[in-house]
Amino acid sequence: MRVKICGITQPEQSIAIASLGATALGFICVPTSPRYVTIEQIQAAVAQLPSKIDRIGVFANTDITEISQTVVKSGLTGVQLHGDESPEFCYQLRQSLPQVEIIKAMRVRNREHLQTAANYTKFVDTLLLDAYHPQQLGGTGKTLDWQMLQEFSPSCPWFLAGGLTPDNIVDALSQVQPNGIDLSSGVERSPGDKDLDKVALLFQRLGDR
Ligand SMILES: O=C(O)c1ccccc1N[C@@H]1O[C@H](COP(=O)(O)O)[C@@H](O)[C@H]1O
Repeated sequence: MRVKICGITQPEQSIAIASLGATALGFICVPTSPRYVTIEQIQAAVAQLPSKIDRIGVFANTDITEISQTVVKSGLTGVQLHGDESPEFCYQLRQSLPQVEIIKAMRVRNREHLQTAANYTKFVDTLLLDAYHPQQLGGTGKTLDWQMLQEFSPSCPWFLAGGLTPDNIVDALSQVQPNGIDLSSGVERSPGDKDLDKVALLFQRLGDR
């Protein structure tokens, strides 16, 4: 299973988290986030990473030119769209960045909203389900109703996100079977400062999954 640890700000933590077993690291390119990193910070954080580790930039309602420039300058391998981007926007982004993984995050409000995920599957590589929060875009620590996701079976791979921690991950994965998981605040000491003990505990609890 893919395991993405998001909201990395420090190069040493980037290497350590990859060594512990993460398959992808996420970098927040949303200026209003306390986990925001500049292109220079991303360059420093990915410089020593093994090439097999995916480097995902998280954007929200950013224009295609800015996303493309950030991807090229930072050496990102994927883009996570965490705002209100339309399927048409995802299609246009794919034309600009054909080699880059496009992940569309859905901040799921309810069962009906979940059904709109189907509108994206033709235009993205991967979906990501996060919990809805009225004031914040992401990194909220809020969990989804996992039971509501039991029937979720899109025609593309998907990540489960939203308030996952080493303490609830086994329970979450006993209810849903995503292709990957994404954690941020659940493995932190404070926004952007990851707790390596919590990351190690996460991989211990995941075992051979
Ligand atoms: O982490 C942020 O600050 C952030 C800001 C803007 C958009 C997305 C953000 N993070 C994403 O939020 C989810 C869930 O985070 P958490 O585990 O509940 O803390 C994750 O996909 C992050 O990529």
